Amino acid sequence: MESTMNELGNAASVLDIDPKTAVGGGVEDVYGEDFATEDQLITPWTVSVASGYSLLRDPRHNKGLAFTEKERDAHYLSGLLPPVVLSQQLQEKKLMNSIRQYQLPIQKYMAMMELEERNERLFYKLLIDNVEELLPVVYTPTVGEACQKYGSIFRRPQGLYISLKEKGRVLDVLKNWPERSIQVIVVTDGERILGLGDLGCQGMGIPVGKLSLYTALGGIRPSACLPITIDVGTNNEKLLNDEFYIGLKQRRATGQEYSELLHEFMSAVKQCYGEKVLIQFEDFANHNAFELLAKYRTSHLVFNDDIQGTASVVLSGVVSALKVLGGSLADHKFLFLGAGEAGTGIAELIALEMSKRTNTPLEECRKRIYLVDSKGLIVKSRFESLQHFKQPWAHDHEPVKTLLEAVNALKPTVLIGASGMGKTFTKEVVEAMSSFNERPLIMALSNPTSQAECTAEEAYSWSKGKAIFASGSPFDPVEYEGKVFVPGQGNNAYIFPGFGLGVVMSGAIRVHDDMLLAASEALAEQVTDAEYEKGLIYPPFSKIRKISAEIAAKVAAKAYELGLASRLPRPANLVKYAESCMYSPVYRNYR
Ligand SMILES: NC(=O)C1=CN([C@@H]2O[C@H](COP(=O)(O)OP(=O)(O)OC[C@H]3O[C@@H](n4cnc5c(N)ncnc54)[C@H](OP(=O)(O)O)[C@@H]3O)[C@@H](O)[C@H]2O)C=CC1
Ligand SMILES: CC(=O)C(=O)O
Ligand SMILES: [Mg+2]
Repeated sequence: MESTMNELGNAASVLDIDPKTAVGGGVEDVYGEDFATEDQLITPWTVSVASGYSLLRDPRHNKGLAFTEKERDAHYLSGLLPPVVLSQQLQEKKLMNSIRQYQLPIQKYMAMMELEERNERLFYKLLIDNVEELLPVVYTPTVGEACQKYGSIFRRPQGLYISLKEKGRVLDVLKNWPERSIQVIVVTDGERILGLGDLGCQGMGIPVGKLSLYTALGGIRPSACLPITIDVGTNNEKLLNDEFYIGLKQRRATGQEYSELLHEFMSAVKQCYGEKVLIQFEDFANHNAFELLAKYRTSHLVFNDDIQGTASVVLSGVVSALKVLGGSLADHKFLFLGAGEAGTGIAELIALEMSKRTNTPLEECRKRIYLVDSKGLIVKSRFESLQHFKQPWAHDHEPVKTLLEAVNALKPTVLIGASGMGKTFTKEVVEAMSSFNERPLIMALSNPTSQAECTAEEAYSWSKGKAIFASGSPFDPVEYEGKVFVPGQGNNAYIFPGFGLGVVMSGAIRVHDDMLLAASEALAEQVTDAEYEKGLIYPPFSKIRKISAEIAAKVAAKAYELGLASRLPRPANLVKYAESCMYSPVYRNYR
């Protein structure tokens, strides 16, 4: 210390300043921060005094102008805020007014992120009360643009970055996160961000967005949510050449290097947070996604949202649509564009449900389902060259090159797009679907909006109002020949928040396919007759908290039935229990 003071003294005398009263304003430089040369180490002290300033800067507890007079007195806030006291409702109204004034969705996104950093409860109050308006802002499609620009949007840590540089000390990195009671982790490696491809480290926007939905839609406490991005490099040339890129500037690690980091991560999570933290894999490329799920599903509580969550939501939409289409699941023929995580995941769950309903072997049920990938229809003659997850779908059929030819050859009743490739459901494809179906079910699931296989407007006008349509990203209602058509949103956001709540509240130790079927059934049951009449196959997102409680209850019930639940005794009324577990963003009163 003495030598530091001497050095300081020397530095000060060189500058001809009294070290005791130095730095414009006469504040003593106790910690040597101002006089230290650039290469001297300093300690980042933060001084704690009896002032409410830090309370105002703490997003978890800050209430801004809603602090009451009594709270302002008790917590040293007097003078730090203007005199007015606003209710949370008025704060909400004011913020919604200001968010609505932004023209660009990305500006609204940034305003929401700033709010979350400033006042967490108000952020969630806005999101819950205005879910249909704000979901497209914090989630798809805007979150896609946010990821593309994440480098310049990054302000403060919203989650953990675990890069190859941390190999060997991942546990220490996890310990840097300020919360200990973690219940849900959403993790990505950024290689398949929506339908936008490899965005490397900038994929962080996805776990952040997904977890904000875990809280807003599923009621998981924000402090129990941990977004993580694993950075193993990127193969995106644009990012590699961008001087402002925030991630590792190297090509993606693969093979042993990749799996060792992932394994260290999976082990460290268990060590740090215990067995019962739900790890949701999100937006990994399919060559890793299937393998990771298969490897860890028997040892960890894992769930792949793109494979399993999507499957559950789409099966639910198809089952709902049967009310309009008629027939049973097994009476329909399914054609997919896209045979990756989403495509084959959905296909497998539909086949499983069909098999259970009809008591028919799974292999037989798979024969009602066809998939087209970038090389054409998946058929037997391609078997040897197919990735393992496509092989169960290699049916006896002559090779078919294009989607249109496949539609004409197979005459499916249901067409599902999960290709990540926009504009692939052409006018000819939709017209063909409508020529042999009274009511074709068309789902354009790819995100964000730019990657949707077709728009709602195209689906309704090209089918002359016959199509039942749902899309991954939202579309506005469409007026066609004097009738208003309301498109549904077939997005896993309906499922994962309630699913996660069910897993957490029952203390489930593993995810079982029957729990996905239970979630799917719970969602389908929430569509009312009035909604069916409007052509909807999903209930509106405005009811999502109630829907999530129903999903959670069914998922938990299944976990108890399968002997996978560890929270005992089982609550008698699981819906009520789910509701009682849900986080509410209403302000708390401070003593
Ligand atoms: N609505 C929702 O809730 C969800 C939507 N999605 C969306 O689905 C899309 C795909 O995701 P995912 O399955 O994980 O991605 P994958 O990369 O695993 O799969 C994409 C599939 O699409 C195929 N494909 C790509 N281009 C074409 C083309 N021009 N014609 C025919 N097939 C094509 C690929 O073929 P090949 O195998 O030959 O390369 C591959 O089989 C993304 O846009 C994603 O946003 C995903 C999850 C949930
Ligand atoms: C919705 C989603 O998970 C996706 O598009 O990847
Ligand atoms: Mg995803």
